[in-house]
Amino acid sequence: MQSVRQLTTASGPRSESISSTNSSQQQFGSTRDFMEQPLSPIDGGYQTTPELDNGVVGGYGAKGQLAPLLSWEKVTYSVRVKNKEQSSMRTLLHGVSGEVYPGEVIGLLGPSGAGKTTLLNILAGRIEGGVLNGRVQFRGKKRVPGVFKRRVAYVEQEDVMFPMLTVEETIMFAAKLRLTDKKYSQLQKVERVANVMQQLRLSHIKGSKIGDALNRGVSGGERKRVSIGVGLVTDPDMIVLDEPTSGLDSNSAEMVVELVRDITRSRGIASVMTVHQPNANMLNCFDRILLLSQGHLVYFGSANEAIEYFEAKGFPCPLRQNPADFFIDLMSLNNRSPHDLELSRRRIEFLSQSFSESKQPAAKLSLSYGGLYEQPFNPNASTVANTGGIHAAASGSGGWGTIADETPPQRANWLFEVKTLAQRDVITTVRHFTFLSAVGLNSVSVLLLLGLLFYKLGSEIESIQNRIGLFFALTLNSTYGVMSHYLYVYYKAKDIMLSERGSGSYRMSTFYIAKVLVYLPIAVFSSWVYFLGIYFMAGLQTGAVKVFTSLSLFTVLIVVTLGVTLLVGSFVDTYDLASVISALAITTWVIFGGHLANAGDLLPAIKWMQYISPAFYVYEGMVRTEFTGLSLHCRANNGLCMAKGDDVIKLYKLDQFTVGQCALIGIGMAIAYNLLAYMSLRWKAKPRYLWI
Ligand SMILES: Nc1ncnc2c1ncn2[C@@H]1O[C@H](COP(=O)(O)OP(=O)(O)OP(=O)(O)O)[C@@H](O)[C@H]1O
Repeated sequence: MQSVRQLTTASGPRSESISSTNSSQQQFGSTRDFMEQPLSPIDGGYQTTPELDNGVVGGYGAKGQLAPLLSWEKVTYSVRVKNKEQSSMRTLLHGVSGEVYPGEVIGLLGPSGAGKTTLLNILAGRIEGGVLNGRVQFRGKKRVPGVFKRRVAYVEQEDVMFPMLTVEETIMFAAKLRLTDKKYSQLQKVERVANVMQQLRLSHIKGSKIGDALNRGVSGGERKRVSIGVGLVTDPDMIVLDEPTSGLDSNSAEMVVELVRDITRSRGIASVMTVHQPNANMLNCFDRILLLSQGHLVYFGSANEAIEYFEAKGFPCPLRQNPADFFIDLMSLNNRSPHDLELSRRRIEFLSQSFSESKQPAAKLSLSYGGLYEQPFNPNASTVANTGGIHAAASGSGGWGTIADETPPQRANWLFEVKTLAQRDVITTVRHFTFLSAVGLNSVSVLLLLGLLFYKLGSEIESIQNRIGLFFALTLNSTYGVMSHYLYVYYKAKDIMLSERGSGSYRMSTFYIAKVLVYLPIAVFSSWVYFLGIYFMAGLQTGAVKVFTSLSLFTVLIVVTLGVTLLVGSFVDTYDLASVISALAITTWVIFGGHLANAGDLLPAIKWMQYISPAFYVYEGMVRTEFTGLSLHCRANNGLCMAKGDDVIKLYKLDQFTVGQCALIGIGMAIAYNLLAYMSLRWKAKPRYLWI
């Protein structure tokens, strides 16, 4: 039996055996000394405890016995790849096994393309497509997706957050959305957020905005810590991080890894992270490393043992080389020449073969975490127990392995979710200066442009053309305006929603309703500003009923357009494609809207297009409202004379539906498009993760 403590001690049986080996091992000894810094102030907690049985995976029997939080056995993952003519299956992971214990930090290391992210995603329950085989168990049982995804915090490589929210607001909204009101009072949530910020050393910048490329915000390292805070605030059992150090300078990168290690230990949770090229200090933060090469497991155990292990296989770590670089070099294919490539291929094959044949260090891990950690994070132990928290399980029975309640954690109340999401949308929208100024500028410029162009139309015969032109311009402008403004902000919000949905933060229905509740008033009020302004500047019929009817029809058009915008935004994956499709949709509406071609003269084969164009109904309704009862002055020598507005309606064949029918059909379309948008959002954004 060999304990970790013994391995990291300069003296003792292992050291003696090392000192008695050859000179290259002496060099290795120097490198090892470099790595033998204490793991943490609480490192002394490691004890030489009875070794767990090799068959420990999934074993929760004995009191006080350490059991893995998550274990994975013979995980194999393949995807279909298409070459020029044929498609074939490519195996990205070849029977990888391992486990992670509470309080443990595991680093997934390997060269680029080794399969680290693939394995991480499988462990986090975030892998889509392909064929997945093997077994993954959470606390000794098959994972229940609804439970598991809320017990695991996944920190993506890209930090997807609202740039306009502050650090505190970002973590607070995560707490509000993911901690139910039934179990956590507002005060508890506030305390929890403060606690997380303190642990992640964010308290001093809690009022700073997250920021993005255009708006200066917190630094890269701080942003990463906020992402971790968003995950931690729900008190997960495990935190999974994909390249948390990428793009950070070495100080910030070290700080992130060290904080994850400290939090992992102080909370007794488990952490698994991929790190591209950790330096020696970061390597020291990992209790164990899992080395992958070409999808094969090459090593899984402590970093110190890895150096000895590879040396025993004939690959000593050169003096003063960063061990992590050495491991990655060992596992990389060397493409310099066909000969080198073949050699490196054979080396990797040999290493993976020998590891699978050896008694894997992973299987003889013998850590005891009893009394190792500081107090559990949540002072309310029973609360944690209810959420399946491992802390309470530990404090309750004296053993980490107690299986907690596996019922899915309760969701927040539906209305509370809508309110919270709408609140967040209001804050982000109000602070989105570019968006608001674009909306405002559009209203003012359309008002001035159309108001002056169609100023005081009068009742001469020429005013017919001007009135028709005005309604056309209004329809065109409002639809383009709504589409262009809201499509972009919707995509930005959707990106964040997709990331938050992976951890089951909130319902899709509440996300959609909140969006409509915030976008619609802005779209409607900003359109009313120019519609009413132009209406009176142009001198259209001023009776209260006329104004109200026209305004209502125009509002219906805004609602339909927003519905179509959200439909395109929900259905189409990329913004670029969506903007092309939405422009096409508006062009089609306009062409068949009854302005350009006489509504009655269309070919029967394409006339149906008119009936699916919301612009047609709104336009017909507005024209009918304006021209009904309108008296026009005919000049003496004018050949064409229509003294009554009703004749104009007939001439343009805009008498197919009554105003009421136009309004009702428009409302029906608004409801239909919004329902379709919601349904396609559900369908497209539904996670299709593979579970084993
Ligand atoms: N869905 C997929 N279809 C085809 N190939 C894939 C797919 N996903 C991953 N791969 C390939 O599988 C290999 C492993 O990818 P993965 O992203 O897991 O590697 P990695 O070790 O995380 O690399 P890096 O450090 O560069 O991010 C790569 O060669 C990648 O191109």
